[in-house]
Amino acid sequence: METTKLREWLENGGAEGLSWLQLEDFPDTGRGVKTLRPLKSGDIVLTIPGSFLWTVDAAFDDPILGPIISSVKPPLSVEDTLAVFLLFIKSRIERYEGRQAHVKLLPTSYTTSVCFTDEELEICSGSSLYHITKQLKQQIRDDYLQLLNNLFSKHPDLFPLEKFTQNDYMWALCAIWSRGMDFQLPGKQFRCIAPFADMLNHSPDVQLCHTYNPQSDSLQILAGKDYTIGEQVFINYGSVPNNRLLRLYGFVLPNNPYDTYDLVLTTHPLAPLYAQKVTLLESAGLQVNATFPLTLSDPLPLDVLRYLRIQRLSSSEISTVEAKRGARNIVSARNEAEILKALIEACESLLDGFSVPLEKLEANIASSVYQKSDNKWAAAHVSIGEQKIIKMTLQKTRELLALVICAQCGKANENNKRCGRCRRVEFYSEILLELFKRNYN
Ligand SMILES: C[S@@+](CC[C@H](N)C(=O)[O-])C[C@H]1O[C@@H](n2cnc3c(N)ncnc32)[C@H](O)[C@@H]1O
Repeated sequence: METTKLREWLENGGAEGLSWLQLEDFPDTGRGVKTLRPLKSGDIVLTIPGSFLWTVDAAFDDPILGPIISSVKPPLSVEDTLAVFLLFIKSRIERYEGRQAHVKLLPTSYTTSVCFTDEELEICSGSSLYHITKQLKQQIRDDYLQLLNNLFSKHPDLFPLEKFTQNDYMWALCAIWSRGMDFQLPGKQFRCIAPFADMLNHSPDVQLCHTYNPQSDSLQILAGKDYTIGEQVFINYGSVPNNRLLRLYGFVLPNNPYDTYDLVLTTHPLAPLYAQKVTLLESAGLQVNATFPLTLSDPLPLDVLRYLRIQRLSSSEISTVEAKRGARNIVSARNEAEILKALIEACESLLDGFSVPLEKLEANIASSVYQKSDNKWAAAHVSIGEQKIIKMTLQKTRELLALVICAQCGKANENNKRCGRCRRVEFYSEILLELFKRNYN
């Protein structure tokens, strides 16, 4: 019923491609779109004219809502404008039939991490998702209160409070996070939700295939691969790690190759030689408060080592670091041993911070303690992804440390061959030396 209304509204306004597409429930992804004709990669599958998109401009152009939201001080954020727009249309009794048909087709509940119970979220305690979700929940409470004070309570006729509760606001945010598309055009950047195109699920196996065409002011979906009749059509939401997938979209992909752990490094302003170190960091292209994505393919990025080398320079070493090269190579064995030991300690403490260790999570998944597709299962996959990366970082750091300290007496070694202190042990095997060259040149 609502699907027919939505189709008619879109087709009457110039949308193309809908007659070959059908909404259907699929076992792994839930509701999605299937094609009723074969498609070749690159074919135009769907065209939605710009006037149908949910955008900030459309909200401001609305004759009833526009004048009210444009007078709010401080101005609403993009997300809040879209959230208010969605809830406003949802609450209307008359007019807006087309947009209302779309809103009625939106999911009534979400599985994004802010919707998790404390018990579900606890499964991934220690992960970056856990901390961000806790912050987000607080942010949602704060932002809702601000909307209540600055907008909803001032216009109760337009925003009846029973339809603009904190839960309604969270529902709207989840709709925007999980269905919004971002486009960057010359001189213009915008976020939109595109009716019907927002029914397309994600597959990492198709090319990026959603675009906005500024000439025709329309959103287009192209086929990201060849399809046969009856297949589900996908778009690609991007190279998104599981912690982000669960936060924004409410699902995870097991063994996601894009998983990351964001390592945050900072230096205290009271640290010795702080000003000189900040200058060196900046000339090395690094910020003093920096986030480094650790990934499965690069668990120990060179920039992490560069940052730490500069952070731990002694007063006699600081003049030896060339600003331009920015500590690309070892500064001294002492410095190197110190940064690697610090990183090992940091990784060990990060791993200790996960409430459920990797092995236990894997066992719980294997024995179906966490059922596929429930929130605990998804949280477990996020935690597993992050813990695997940190373990790889730890392993790699330990291997590097073995190259700079003497296995016999533990002293940092300057000549790579024989320990300067005990003079007895030749401790670099050929394999380690090879690894050393690969990582340090
Ligand atoms: C843009 S909407 C797609 C349509 C959505 N399935 C619906 O019924 O409205 C994005 C949402 O679809 C679901 N989804 C998309 N791709 C998925 C996938 N590969 N696996 C599981 N769920 C997926 C998630 O719930 C996500 O938040």
